Amino acid sequence: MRDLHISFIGCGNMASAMIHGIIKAGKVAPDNVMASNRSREKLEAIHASCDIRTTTDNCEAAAFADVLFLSVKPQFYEQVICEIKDDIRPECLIVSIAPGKTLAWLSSLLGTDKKILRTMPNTPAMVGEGMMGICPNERMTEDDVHLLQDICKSFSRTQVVGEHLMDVVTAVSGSSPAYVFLFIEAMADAAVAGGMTRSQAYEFAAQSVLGSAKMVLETGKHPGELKDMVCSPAGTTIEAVRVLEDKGLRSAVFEAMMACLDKSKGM
Ligand SMILES: NC(=O)C1=CN([C@@H]2O[C@H](COP(=O)(O)OP(=O)(O)OC[C@H]3O[C@@H](n4cnc5c(N)ncnc54)[C@H](OP(=O)(O)O)[C@@H]3O)[C@@H](O)[C@H]2O)C=CC1
Ligand SMILES: O=C(O)[C@@H]1CCC=N1
Repeated sequence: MRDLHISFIGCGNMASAMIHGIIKAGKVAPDNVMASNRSREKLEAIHASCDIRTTTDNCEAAAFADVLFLSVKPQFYEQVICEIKDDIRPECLIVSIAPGKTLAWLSSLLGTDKKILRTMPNTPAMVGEGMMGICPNERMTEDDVHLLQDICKSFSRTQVVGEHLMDVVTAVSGSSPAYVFLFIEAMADAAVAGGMTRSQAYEFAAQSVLGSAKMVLETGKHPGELKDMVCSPAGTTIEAVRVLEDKGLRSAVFEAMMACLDKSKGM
């Protein structure tokens, strides 16, 4: 267990997923974690589940932190940074989780002397299966990056990427759980149409997505090869694949991700 103070400014979906992971993994004691939030309700919930410190004073959370996660929506970043910047400790590792906020933009507000990590997590962090792209500024040392990776390992895989790829990370992992949930929901709707109950349909659809994702990660085989292994000659699967190709599934995913990437760049 590390003797390190970790703060979160904004205690919504992403912060609460990360806090649960950190506490569950025993990375630091609950007393070493502080969350601040505009309203009290979410603070009461996180205090009840994780027993961490809470406050509605963002400056108190900033002053407490060796590692500071900025976990408000992007449109509140500037206001929050201006509010807390004089309370941030000089050696604090500041973690941005917002799309589109570049290291140059962050350090122009926080100060060029500050250690800043631009990241993009995703909500599967809630079940310890997140994927996170991370990009340190030049003030962060290798040890700082390893420390952050060790903390984030409690809820996510991490990979250091060049900043030019951070908007791609938003499209391929930050936002992509939403596309996958749509896909699962659509499969479940069809399964219900075929006679399954809702709960049965979600279990069959979601476990199939989970298992398929694991096959990609663990076999190292090309997704096309894995797809071919399911398609028997003159069988059932190739009929479904034919319809998906005809309806433009690949192109829809491609176009959706390019729209997501463009939006992230513009933020
Ligand atoms: N959700 C996702 O899938 C992902 C989100 N992100 C990024 O993570 C960040 C947080 O997103 P998410 O957790 O989904 O958003 P939420 O809306 O769930 O959480 C944001 C929290 O910030 C609080 N807040 C707003 N303004 C202030 C303020 N001035 N001071 C203190 N707290 C404030 C809100 O309080 P209140 O309760 O009063 O509304 C809310 O609880 C965003 O930048 C988002 O882009 C990144 C990757 C994935
Ligand atoms: O939709 C959004 O803007 C955020 C960033 C990635 C996921 N959710």
